[in-house]
Amino acid sequence: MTKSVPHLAELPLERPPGCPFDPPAELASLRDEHPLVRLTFPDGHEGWLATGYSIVRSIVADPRFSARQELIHSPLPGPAAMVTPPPAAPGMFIKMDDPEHGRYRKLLTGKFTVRRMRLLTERVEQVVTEHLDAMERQGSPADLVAAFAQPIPALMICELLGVPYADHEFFRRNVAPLNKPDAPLAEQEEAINALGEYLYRLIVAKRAEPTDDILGELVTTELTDEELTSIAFLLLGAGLDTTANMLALGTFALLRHPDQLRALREDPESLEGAIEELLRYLTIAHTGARTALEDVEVGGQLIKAGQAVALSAGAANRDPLKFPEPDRLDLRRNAAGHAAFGHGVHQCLGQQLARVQMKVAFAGLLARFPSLRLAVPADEVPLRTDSDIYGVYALPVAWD
Ligand code: HEM
Repeated sequence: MTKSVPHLAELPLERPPGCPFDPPAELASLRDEHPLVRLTFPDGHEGWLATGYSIVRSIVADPRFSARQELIHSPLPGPAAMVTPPPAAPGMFIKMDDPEHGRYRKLLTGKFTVRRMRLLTERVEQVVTEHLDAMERQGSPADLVAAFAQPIPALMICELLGVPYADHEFFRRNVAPLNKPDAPLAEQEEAINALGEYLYRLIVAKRAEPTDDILGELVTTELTDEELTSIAFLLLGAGLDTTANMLALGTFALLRHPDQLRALREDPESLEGAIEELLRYLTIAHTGARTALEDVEVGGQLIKAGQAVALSAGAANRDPLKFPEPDRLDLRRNAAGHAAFGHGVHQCLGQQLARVQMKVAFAGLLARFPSLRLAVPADEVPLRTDSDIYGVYALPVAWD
């Protein structure tokens, strides 16, 4: 039954030169021949790497695989594998299995529904307009990350949760090392402690005086201060860096595909579908992991109890068995079913929030600056190759 498959000594992370939007070429060639291969993890653990769309999806949908923090071996190099949740907190529900995970998720699902997020549209429009106004006032050229992509999702998640936006520099500084697998462990721990303490104090204050926001609503539930600190930590961390990178990397991709951009400008109604295709094509949360709780046969291979599987969502979203001509950005294709928000019980809780923000932000940006272009050669755009959320650190843009 188990046929012999390649064994990688490390996870390929290097993207093809000159193709900042493509996953590492080695992943693509592996996927087409061997969608599940052996992989030695940076901590020496002998596990697996899944790159095929249907295998990645089946593993994350299978309760015989665990997302539990203490079982996970990180496929990414550096200390990120060892990062623990805030002190005294019970851990984050993204790293828990059901039924424990489901208990937290149930308390939050109603706060992130399509309906609730659509109600936010007007406020997102206001925030986007203010940032476009400021960008225009400051004049061309500008860094789209600092002026637009980064602050808009930060402001929105702060308002939703009820976290003072005035402190956003503090969050940004402390969330940054947590997404960088290579950041020194001491720096990561310091950031976790600082954020944990800050959020714990905020929760205690909200309990004394409840506010009209998500954390303010949650203090009235059965959740303890420690549980709420963990939830706030996860939501803030997930809300700050993800949509921001989709906005910046998405704009970069559009500017590098002028025909696609032109067609999108001519048909603004196609924006919703275009965003799904950008999510698929760019897959900024590129690699996750799960651990087998028992022996499981997958794709003709036996994954043994205790073995971890690295999951390349980036490779899965370029699987030709699911998406014809997968390496082509085609804003008109039906990209539904992509794995950019994950799949199964941990599928992204914030996806509707992210979609509303992307829709309003891309629409506003394209309408405001019809002549938007890169202000530097494409190969000078600094890429987030050292982060587990891919994107760009800056995007210098110009307009007339
Ligand atoms: C374009 C932007 C985003 C992308 C690409 C993204 C991607 C993902 C992915 C791939 C997962 C699944 C992780 C796994 O299975 O291990 C996930 C989970 C999650 N995301 Fe997002 N995300 C985005 C925006 C957001 C935002 C704005 C929030 C803010 C609320 C958020 C909150 C969460 C939470 C709480 C989970 C854990 C869900 C659970 O474990 O049940 N995400 N996200």
